[in-house]
Amino acid sequence: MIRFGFLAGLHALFGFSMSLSVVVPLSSSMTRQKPGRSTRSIYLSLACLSLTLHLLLAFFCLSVLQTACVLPTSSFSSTSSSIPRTDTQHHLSVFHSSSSSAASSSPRNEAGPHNDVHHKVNANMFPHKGRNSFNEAFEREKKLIGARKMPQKVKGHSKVEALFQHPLYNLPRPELQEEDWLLKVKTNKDASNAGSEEEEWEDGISNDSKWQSASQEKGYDKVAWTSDVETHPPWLRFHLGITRWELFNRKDPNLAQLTHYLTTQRIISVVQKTGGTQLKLLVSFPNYGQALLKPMRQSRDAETDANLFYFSDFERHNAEIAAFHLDRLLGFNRIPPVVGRLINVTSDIREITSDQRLSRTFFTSPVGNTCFHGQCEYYCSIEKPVCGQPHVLEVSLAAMLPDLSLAPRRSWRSPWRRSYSRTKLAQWEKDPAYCDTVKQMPPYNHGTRLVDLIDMAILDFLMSNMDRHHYETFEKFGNESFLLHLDNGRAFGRHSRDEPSILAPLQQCCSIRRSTLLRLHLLSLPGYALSDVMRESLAQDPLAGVAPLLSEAHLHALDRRLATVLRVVQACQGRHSDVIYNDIEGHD
Ligand SMILES: Nc1ncnc2c1ncn2[C@@H]1O[C@H](COP(=O)(O)OP(=O)(O)OP(=O)(O)O)[C@@H](O)[C@H]1O
Ligand SMILES: [Mn+2]
Repeated sequence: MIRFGFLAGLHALFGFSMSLSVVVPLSSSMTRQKPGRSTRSIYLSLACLSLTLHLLLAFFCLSVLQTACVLPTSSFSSTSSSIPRTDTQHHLSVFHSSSSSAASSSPRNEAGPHNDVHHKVNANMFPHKGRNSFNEAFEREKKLIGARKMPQKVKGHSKVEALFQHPLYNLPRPELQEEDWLLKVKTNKDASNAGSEEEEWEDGISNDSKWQSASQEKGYDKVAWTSDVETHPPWLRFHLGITRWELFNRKDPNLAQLTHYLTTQRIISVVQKTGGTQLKLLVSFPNYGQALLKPMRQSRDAETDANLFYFSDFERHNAEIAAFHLDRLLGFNRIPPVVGRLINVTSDIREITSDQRLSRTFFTSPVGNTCFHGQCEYYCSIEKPVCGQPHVLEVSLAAMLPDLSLAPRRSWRSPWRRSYSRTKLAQWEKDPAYCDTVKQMPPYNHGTRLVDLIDMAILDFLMSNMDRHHYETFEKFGNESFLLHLDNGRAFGRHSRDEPSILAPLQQCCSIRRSTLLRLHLLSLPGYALSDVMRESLAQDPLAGVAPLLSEAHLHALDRRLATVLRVVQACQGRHSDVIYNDIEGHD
């Protein structure tokens, strides 16, 4: 009996249905063996047996059910690293509310409210772990946003993608003629001529060891480029893609390669860049690419001191980065690509620079950080050092434009240039009819130059850049070309204040490109909100993993300023009939 019950109990352990199938044949065979008087006692024992079995079954079921409840919890707590991860997903679904539907399809998000309580509690217990894994997940999310092959749902919710798919960002351009490209790749014939000249030149000098190139010793790659674009490094493809109308084609896959290149290439040489007033460095990469480096000099969120004049404010590395993104989102493509990067001031600058003016200024600060200040007009002194932590420094790297010897540029003084004096006012500040004078002057009396300047003023107003004293154009294209929006380091200094005087060209001339106005209208709609597309676009920068490139206050200021621009245009339209410069005639 005990043995039977024990066996049945064992069977019960293997499952309810199995135990039943065993019990039934056993009980029937017993009935056949002991008929007559003993039947009652057999029935009684069978009833006891059945009761025991049911008790065993009930015990088993209870233990199974309890295990089912306990197991997930125990596995949850045994892998504590998974706790903050769930928290991360929670953060992400808030941050990227648009991607929540995609995220919820992942099994991790299927943990119900019970787990929700768990991860909230545990996230507070592991704040650092949670933050790290938030960054990891944020990185993953960034890749999703940046990658071409995005899951359909995420793709569908990307406001930047939606913006760039809009017809206003895909307007047909006049077909490019040969003279509309800034640079020309030599034809095979040119190349072979030049090649034989080079060979002769090299033959002539190869016997003299003093003429050996030093560049390879310094880490430059041996050049093996041909006229085939495939062999060109990203910086060269960028140069070869510059046209009369824009610095780059937004859809060119080389853009992503160029930013990756700027972020990852080894720095093999650094010198101080001359020109301008503040410290900036010219860095070189192994395959002859170069970038303009601006270091982080103050915390990203530090607002410009209200007592500083626009011309004595620090330059900001994040302003250079954000300006590139803003210009691209406005559909201009007039700023060379800029990326953020973390460098090592010791190994990437101090140990490799051959520039004495720079290397002489290195020192170790009292707290052990490696610092330098370089030599320039503003903020190049020991009182205002650039410091690593202890070696790591955030910088912006702008792709360099083609060398001036290949593509000379013309610098134009802005008619709305500020006086750069503490006491004097500029002419445009005193004369309300100033634009009438400008409109008479070449090159503003012809073509698109005036509306191009107004585009630039709108960009500057949005990012509060008061430092646009000059602008440049490529000499090759004469007056029919876009304006380069270089030097944006003094933008994004203040979010709490707008500077209406930056809009003076628009306010005084009451003229605007139709394509620009329509894009501004688009960016004022919730589905494409300027702050949202900027936030999303800036999240693709490598430094976004350290901290957002622009604070929410700056992003909010963009929307506020955009509304101001639209109000100014509206006011103009109330007074004038010729406000819109229709540059998209025939594309309606
Ligand atoms: N990406 C670039 N490629 C090539 N040249 C550049 C690039 N960016 C800027 N420059 C050149 O370097 C010069 C100095 O750069 P920038 O204007 O940024 O310096 P700055 O110190 O801020 O100048 P400023 O004090 O006049 O405002 C510019 O006038 C421009 O001609
Ligand atoms: Mn500047």
